Amino acid sequence: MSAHEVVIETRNLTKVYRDFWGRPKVQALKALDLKVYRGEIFGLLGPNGSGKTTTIKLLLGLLFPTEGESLIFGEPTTNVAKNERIGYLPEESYLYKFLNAEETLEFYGKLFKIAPQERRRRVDQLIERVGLKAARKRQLREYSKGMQRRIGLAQALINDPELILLDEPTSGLDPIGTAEIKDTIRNLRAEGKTIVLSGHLLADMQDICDRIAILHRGELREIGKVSELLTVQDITQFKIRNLPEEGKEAIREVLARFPDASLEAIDHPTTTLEELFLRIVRESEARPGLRKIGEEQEAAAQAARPVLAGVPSDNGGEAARN
Ligand SMILES: Nc1ncnc2c1ncn2[C@@H]1O[C@H](COP(=O)(O)OP(=O)(O)OP(=O)(O)O)[C@@H](O)[C@H]1O
Repeated sequence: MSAHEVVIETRNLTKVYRDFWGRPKVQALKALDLKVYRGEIFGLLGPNGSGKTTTIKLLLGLLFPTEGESLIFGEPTTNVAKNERIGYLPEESYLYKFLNAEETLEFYGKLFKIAPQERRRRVDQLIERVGLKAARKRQLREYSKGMQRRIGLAQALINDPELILLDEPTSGLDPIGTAEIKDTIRNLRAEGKTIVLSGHLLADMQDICDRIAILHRGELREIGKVSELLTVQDITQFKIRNLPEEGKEAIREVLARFPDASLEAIDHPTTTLEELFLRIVRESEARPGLRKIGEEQEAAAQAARPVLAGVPSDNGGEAARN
């Protein structure tokens, strides 16, 4: 198996949904040409209704194309035998509400004719992997949205697939659940699997995808490596620790020698809200109780105190610290 082995290929893939009388109603996908390679995480991005789910369903052979073709493992997608090597998490999982997690995975394991001993091993491993150990005996009707997403993912992995198609895998998940699912997806890539996922949460897609395709109204508008697509080529950024004021002045003097160069900003890097949120929640889980105020925040609170002096607070002046 070569790293550049093509796992998915679509050529001029087109889908027109028709109405009850067979008249064209919606052109959901227009002449899509793309290739997905073994071992990559490939993201299908686009606003609502841009054709992501339609593409995934065409790849699975659940829909027939109006024009063009798609191949998976070199076979036409209409050949259902290839589905044994594919895992699929639909946008909404239709699982049996009266089965618990264990029974659900057992059921799907039997559908794939996995031998009993191996089946039990996979069920245990997957329940652990998606973080449902404590809820393994609870019926799915009691599951929250996020838990349903997790069991859906476990079900998609029961046949140990080489290619995994995930339609909005993080929808309904909180930031912790999202981070866990993203880790699971990265681990699957490390095991050599190919993953195609759809979504419109840009920060999540940016985090995990190696390459993305952006669809809009059924048309491919952009495709490429995330790292390349997000690099702003005409901006050069320096990150310098402990630069004194004179240093900044010296940089400005050097820049003055290049009339075409304009200084856009001298500032401090930012983190994302997601990173901040995850760090705070994880720190709080590791050290339950009152969050210890950081030194800088303490200093900021001290500095703010004269301004707050005279403002009555209902806890004896502690308000500024919390
Ligand atoms: N069965 C259907 N019959 C008619 N039109 C459909 C059908 N399924 C999807 N469409 C239309 O095809 C277009 C693409 O839909 P699709 O579900 O592929 O988009 P999507 O990118 O997955 O959207 P979302 O982000 O909302 O899940 C939309 O205009 C949608 O209304």
